[in-house]
Amino acid sequence: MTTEVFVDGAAGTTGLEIVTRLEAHPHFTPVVLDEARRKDAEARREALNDTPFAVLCLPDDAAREAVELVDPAAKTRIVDASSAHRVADGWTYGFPELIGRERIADAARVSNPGCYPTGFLALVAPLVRAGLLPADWPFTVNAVSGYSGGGKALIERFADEPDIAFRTYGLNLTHKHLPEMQRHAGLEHGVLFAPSVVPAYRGMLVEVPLHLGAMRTEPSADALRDELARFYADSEVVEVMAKGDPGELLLHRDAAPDDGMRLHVFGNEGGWNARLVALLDNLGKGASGAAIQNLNLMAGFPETASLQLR
Ligand SMILES: NC(=O)C1=CN([C@@H]2O[C@H](COP(=O)(O)OP(=O)(O)OC[C@H]3O[C@@H](n4cnc5c(N)ncnc54)[C@H](OP(=O)(O)O)[C@@H]3O)[C@@H](O)[C@H]2O)C=CC1
Ligand SMILES: CC(=O)N[C@@H](CCC(=O)OP(=O)(O)O)C(=O)O
Repeated sequence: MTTEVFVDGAAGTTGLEIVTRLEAHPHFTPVVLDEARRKDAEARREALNDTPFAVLCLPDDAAREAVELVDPAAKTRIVDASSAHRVADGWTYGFPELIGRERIADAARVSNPGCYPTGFLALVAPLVRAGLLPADWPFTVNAVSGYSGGGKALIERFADEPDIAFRTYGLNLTHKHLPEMQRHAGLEHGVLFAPSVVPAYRGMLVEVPLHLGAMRTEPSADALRDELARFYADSEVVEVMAKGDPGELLLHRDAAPDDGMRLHVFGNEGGWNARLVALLDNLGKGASGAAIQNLNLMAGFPETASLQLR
């Protein structure tokens, strides 16, 4: 017998990828509403209350509405892929490597991390915790995403405007991911976030450039890499790459789905500068893969069951 998971928003970009992973899962079965009923509040209420697990792959307002549709007496456990509950009381932040697998296993409400914050937090949170990076440092995050990161609307736009070669945005310096990055990295100040999009469907590069020599902690790039390697030693999902200069890091236009994440630390000769870089799939560890990893932990299944790891 398998365990049912209601996928609310299954026709969307993240929802479709979650359904694919659940269909291939040995212990879960996806429950999906047909086209005529997928936005019908009563049909959704029924599914949300009658299945042991639900994943919300919806815009923030619809995700909040879905939570309200759940009867407080119902036993449904929820993973929310939206940004509605990432710094909300009563929700567990669904980043098992940072928060602890036991806390996810015990949680009734899990908020999946955002795609960009997944890269940023993977790099910075363990190093702040270890005291190697100061919590009051003014961090900058430069990031590049595939256009599926903007869901159906951005996918359509990149299809309609094939001449777009690069798009930077967030130019008003307010982005929905800022509170999440600050809170879960334990920072005293908000980060300066510069996101952008390239004409690749999926994939993401998140970079944190650092002036190590200007920090009172004066960490070396090697010390940062060693700490990350120690921190993720037991992870099958996050890999810390060995010291070395690959010359370049690439995103590919037609990359295959990937639920893993690779972390790099590059440092210059004098030790003053470092570039921390996370490579991930916005639809993998950045969304759908993370949702499956959390569901696995919540249901007591092997953490990486049905994940697409290279
Ligand atoms: N794309 C990504 O890389 C990532 C996305 N996320 C998050 O996942 C969530 C979904 O994003 P994404 O899949 O990209 O977005 P999409 O726009 O591709 O999909 C959203 C889906 O939700 C449906 N929907 C909207 N309102 C309702 C409603 N009231 N009831 C039922 N269904 C509804 C939409 O319907 P319709 O098809 O009719 O528009 C659509 O199918 C967002 O909150 C986003 O922040 C998180 C991490 C990464
Ligand atoms: C390229 C692009 O538009 N990306 C989205 C972030 C992805 C998203 O909407 O989802 P999460 O917040 O759940 O990660 C944005 O910048 O708003």
